[in-house]
Amino acid sequence: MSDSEERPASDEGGSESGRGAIAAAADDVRRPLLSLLRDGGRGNLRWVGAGTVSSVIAQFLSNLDMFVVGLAFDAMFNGEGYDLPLVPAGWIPAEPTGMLWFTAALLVGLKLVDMTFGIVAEYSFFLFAQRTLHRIRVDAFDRVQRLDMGFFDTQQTGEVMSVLNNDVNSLEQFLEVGPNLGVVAAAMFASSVVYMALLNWQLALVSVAVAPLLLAANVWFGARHEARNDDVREETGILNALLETNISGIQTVKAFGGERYETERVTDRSATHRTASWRAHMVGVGHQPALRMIAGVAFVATLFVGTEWAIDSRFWFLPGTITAGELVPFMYYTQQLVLPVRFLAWVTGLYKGATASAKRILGVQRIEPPREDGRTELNDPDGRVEYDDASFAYPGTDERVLHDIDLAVESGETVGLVGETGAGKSTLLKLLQAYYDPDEGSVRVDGTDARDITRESLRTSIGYVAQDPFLFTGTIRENIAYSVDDATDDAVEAAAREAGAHEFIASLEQGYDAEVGERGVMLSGGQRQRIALARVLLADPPMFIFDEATSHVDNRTEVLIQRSLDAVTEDRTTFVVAHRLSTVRDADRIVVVDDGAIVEQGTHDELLDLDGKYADLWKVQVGAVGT
Ligand SMILES: Nc1ncnc2c1ncn2[C@@H]1O[C@H](COP(=O)(O)OP(=O)(O)OP(=O)(O)O)[C@@H](O)[C@H]1O
Repeated sequence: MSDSEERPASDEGGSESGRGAIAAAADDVRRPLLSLLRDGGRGNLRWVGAGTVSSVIAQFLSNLDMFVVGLAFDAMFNGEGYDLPLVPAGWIPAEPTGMLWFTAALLVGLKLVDMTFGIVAEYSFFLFAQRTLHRIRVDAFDRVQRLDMGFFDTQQTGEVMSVLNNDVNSLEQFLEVGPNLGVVAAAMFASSVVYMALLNWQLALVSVAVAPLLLAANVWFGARHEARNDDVREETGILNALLETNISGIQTVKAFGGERYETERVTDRSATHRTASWRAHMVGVGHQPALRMIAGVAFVATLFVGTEWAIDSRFWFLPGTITAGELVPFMYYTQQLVLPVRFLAWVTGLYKGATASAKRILGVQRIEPPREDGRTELNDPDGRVEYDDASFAYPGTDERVLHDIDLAVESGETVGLVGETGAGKSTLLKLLQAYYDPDEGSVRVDGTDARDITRESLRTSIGYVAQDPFLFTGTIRENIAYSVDDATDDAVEAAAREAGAHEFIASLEQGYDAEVGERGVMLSGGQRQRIALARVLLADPPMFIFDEATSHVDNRTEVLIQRSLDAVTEDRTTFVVAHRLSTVRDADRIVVVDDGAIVEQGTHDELLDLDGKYADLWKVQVGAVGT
């Protein structure tokens, strides 16, 4: 294939646009993060309280050391009084060496207490984060699982996965760091200001004058960084979607010799991503130095004013004096003002990401709530099925794919459904399993409308095998025993024999304990179908749906499977969809579906005699006529 040739564009922006749809469902929530945390954090908010109090105490204690050092210096070198709040005067030695020992012991004591509160703060915030996340993750997953099939028709599963995975992770990043760091930043800033004011409030005003500048610079850089980061995120989404579609479609890429073309596409996209990242990084490069520069100016100003003041015992209009012991901690606290602002920038970034993620998680919770479940339990039904004038169009479409379906199936009957591709056979059976409700008319099981039956009891009453069945990661045994607790090995093997699967399973090195899928044995389409068949046979439901369930199996094996299935399905209502007409030839009744309507029904012989649609299909298959 030439590189210039047109190829259909992959859904490059798919994930982004899907996220938009999910986020749109929570558009009216004003504070999504708060709303999510209020619900998810129920019962654990006290840990935020404990964490906040501990963190504030830890920061005030941590910053107290320079305050004490300043007082000690003045007492030891300048002969000033060594008065410490809350410490009885009698405890403090009068001579310098004693003061030094006392100060050292006091600082060690302070650090120990500070450390203890720091640990309590970390523990409390972490506990809150993990418990809350656990609840949010499980809750979001549970809601997604319960959504109607209509939701999964319109949303790509990748998009839902992205919410459950990426968005929950971004929430985790924020929760693990954000609240604690936010409190640390605020307490660090407040304690520096308080200690400076206690030392000399006038000079404190000089140092703190820089704070609005620091904040303004932070906001300016933050806003520019955010805008450019948005570009990076968008580019990352596009690049990931491209990589994902290419790798999952690798066989098609190779079949068309498209490797070079795909690499070129990824190269272009990756270059755009690199440019966006570079632009975002360049803002970041200036951010920290700018903050340090502003703090540096404040540092020099404080040094200048303070030192002049100490030398002249007055500065400009400021009366009184300042000692070296006061000035040194001052310089330290002035430097300390930068750190909280940097922390704040970090927390703000995480907060913004988490807010967008919270919106999408709430979106998943709110989008298209599932239809109300029925209330009638279906207990071991006889299996009478009636379609009564049922018509149906898929949600979000206008086109009816089923029209006025009337069909009455007796208990124990085996019905073959045939018809051209897209005729509506699978859709007809989806109504029976209540994945969708008919727009008009009804589907009844044992006389009860499928809408009124609890979905769980309805679906567990029907053993369903699809054309391309899904096997879970795990062993073959686990897959066969999926819906049966405590299935014995003998029962698993018996089901596998009935499904014609035992022979090939036994030939595997690890037999029933062989792992399926990426980490284990690779199975052919027919082998997967037989395992899926064994899975429903073991579940032993009162009704069956086989939707092209043996289409990948060779003719000889199908005949063998058919024989054992005949015995199993003899007394159970069974629907068999098949393109290979020999599969349904012996059915009690064959129903021919064409363009969403039932056009013929009867036994194989009756339909051949009718010489209509079925007879045409049959002739084509036995080679009596060309297509
Ligand atoms: N989820 C969906 N959303 C919208 N339309 C759908 C959906 N699934 C199927 N259809 C449409 O409904 C019609 C009937 O599809 P259905 O799968 O029931 O046909 P079928 O007879 O089982 O075909 P096949 O033999 O190829 O499996 C088709 O036109 C199909 O495009």
